[in-house]
Amino acid sequence: MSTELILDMNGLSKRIAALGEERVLFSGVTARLEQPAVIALLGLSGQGKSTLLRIIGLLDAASEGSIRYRGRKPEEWTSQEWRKKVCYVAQHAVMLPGSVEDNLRAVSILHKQPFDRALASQLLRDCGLEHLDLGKRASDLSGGEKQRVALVRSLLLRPDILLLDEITASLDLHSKQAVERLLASWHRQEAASMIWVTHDLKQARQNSHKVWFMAEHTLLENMDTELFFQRPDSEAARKFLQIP
Ligand SMILES: Nc1ncnc2c1ncn2[C@@H]1O[C@H](COP(=O)(O)OP(=O)(O)OP(=O)(O)O)[C@@H](O)[C@H]1O
Repeated sequence: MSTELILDMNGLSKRIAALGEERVLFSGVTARLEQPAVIALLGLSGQGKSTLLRIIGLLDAASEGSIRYRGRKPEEWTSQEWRKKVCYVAQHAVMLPGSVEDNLRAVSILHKQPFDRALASQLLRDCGLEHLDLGKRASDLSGGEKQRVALVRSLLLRPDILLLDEITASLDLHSKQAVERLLASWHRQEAASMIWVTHDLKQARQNSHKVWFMAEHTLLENMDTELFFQRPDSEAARKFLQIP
């Protein structure tokens, strides 16, 4: 399969203020994303995985370093264009006022593209929300329903890169598997790439081609998924995977 470089990160760092002092959350994060690929972004809590995703999605700013999507820096895009193509899906989905359908339509309105109702219904069915009434108030949905509606809302944009931040964290097993199947077929059909933060190692192993592992305040490992799970390079990764 031919691949194409779509995202290029060079020397990204993030400094944060903690207890009145500045500290480095991570630095020297350099990696490239070839399309189409699914990356599992792994690491212990607090390593900055969500922050890195948010930087890639232009929802947070790096302290240093550069990032390019299709060879162009953020300044060479409007942020709306970038966010349409490189789309962040949060763990705690934010619903807009109004119905489920209003929420799904919102992206079409924002990006001035027709609303594909048939696709929206299909995607909702595929992620286990076949029972959901599109007229239901979005604020009345459960956490897991909101997560999936937010995912569908992002898929309707047909982004090149999906930044998935623990999006199955509040789902039961059945719904989680439905979402995994949906994303696998979406990846195949749309050639969409994904950077997927998860604490579910089985999910990461089954659904990704590569692992980016964050530890020691940087992107410590970047390798094929099976190799990472069998023979990671670093002591930190062996400890993380509980490999003796
Ligand atoms: N702008 C900021 N200012 C202050 N602290 C921040 C900022 N951004 C992130 N942090 C802190 O940095 C740490 C890492 O956050 P982040 O959510 O990115 O880590 P994570 O690896 O995704 O963790 P988890 O796996 O628990 O979700 C957290 O303690 C968070 O509060």
